[in-house]
Amino acid sequence: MIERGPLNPLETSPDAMDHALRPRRLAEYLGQPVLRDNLGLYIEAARRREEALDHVLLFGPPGLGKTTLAHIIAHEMGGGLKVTSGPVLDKPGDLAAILTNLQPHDVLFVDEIHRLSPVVEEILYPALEDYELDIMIGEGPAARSIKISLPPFTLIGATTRAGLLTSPLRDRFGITFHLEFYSVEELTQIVTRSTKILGTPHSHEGAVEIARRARGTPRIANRLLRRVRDYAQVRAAGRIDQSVAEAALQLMEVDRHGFDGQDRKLLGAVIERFGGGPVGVESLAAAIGEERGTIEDVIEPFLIQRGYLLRTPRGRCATEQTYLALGLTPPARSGALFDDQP
Ligand SMILES: Nc1ncnc2c1ncn2[C@@H]1O[C@H](COP(=O)(O)OP(=O)(O)OP(=O)(O)O)[C@@H](O)[C@H]1O
Ligand SMILES: [Mg+2]
Repeated sequence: MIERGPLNPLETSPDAMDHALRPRRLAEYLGQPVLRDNLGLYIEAARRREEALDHVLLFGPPGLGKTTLAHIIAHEMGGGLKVTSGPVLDKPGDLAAILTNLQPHDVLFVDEIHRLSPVVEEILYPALEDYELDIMIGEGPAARSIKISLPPFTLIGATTRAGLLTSPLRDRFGITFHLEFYSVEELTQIVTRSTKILGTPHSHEGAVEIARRARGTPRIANRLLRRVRDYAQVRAAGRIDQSVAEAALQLMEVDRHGFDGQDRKLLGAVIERFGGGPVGVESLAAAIGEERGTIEDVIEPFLIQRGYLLRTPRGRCATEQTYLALGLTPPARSGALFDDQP
């Protein structure tokens, strides 16, 4: 079960504020410089040729801006956006209905595209390659296949890990981007942009404090900002400066490293129950009562990227940093523990 905490990037509150904070143009999309440069170029080229943008595959952990990018692409290409997801599209007829209703240059966004059923995926192949739909009408000896041509459209698929996709599907995307965790500087820009939209006075240091604890994730940064804003309004003079941000975040139990309850639980288990590792992901999942997928997709990518967890062929290991971050003394370096460290 996924814990509902302030840092959980899976928790989406579809309120008006989320909507207000979501960038609409590529120029407002902060961070991801390589992605932005390339995507800007591809969009410009497609626009000049008056073609639909090639199909785009986005992968990366939750809350890094995949859905936001789909909105931006549709907006920049001047097309409409249809949003659906892999698990929802379980019947071929559902997909056929969506595809035949698209207008030229529309964008179809399929979240969790790795969860499409094989029959639905089959229908998608010719649609992606030739803008054509092959469907069977009727049953038994009277059954016949008909071809329907589709308008030129762009499919945007989003998934947490590229490895989950079948290779025929992956091969049909002309553009693939891997979203990275954001740096503190980038998140500071995002927080600053959001405070302006919300009309909240703040100091630069206040924004940095929020950015530093946002687990490299814009969705978390915006969520923390809203809670810090509440705190500032009720317990301070309404302005977010560093001490207000610190006090508010402390109250929310978001620590200096941006760890939330799940992070602390996982790292604590690696150290206390498995002697610092290596421990297989299945054993770890059982120990902390979490699904393996949640560990792999939501919890550990950030910890691995920031060096708090190592993924080795023998399992997950704590690092010296992990001990220090949890206020523990790292074992002597001569032990086997740090053998796998690069
Ligand atoms: N590059 C960015 N610049 C500014 N704000 C951003 C950026 N990326 C994301 N955000 C903000 O973070 C929020 C979450 O982003 P989004 O919903 O696009 O994440 P996601 O990758 O689709 O997550 P999920 O995998 O959970 O669907 C958005 O509402 C937006 O306000
Ligand atoms: Mg999304």
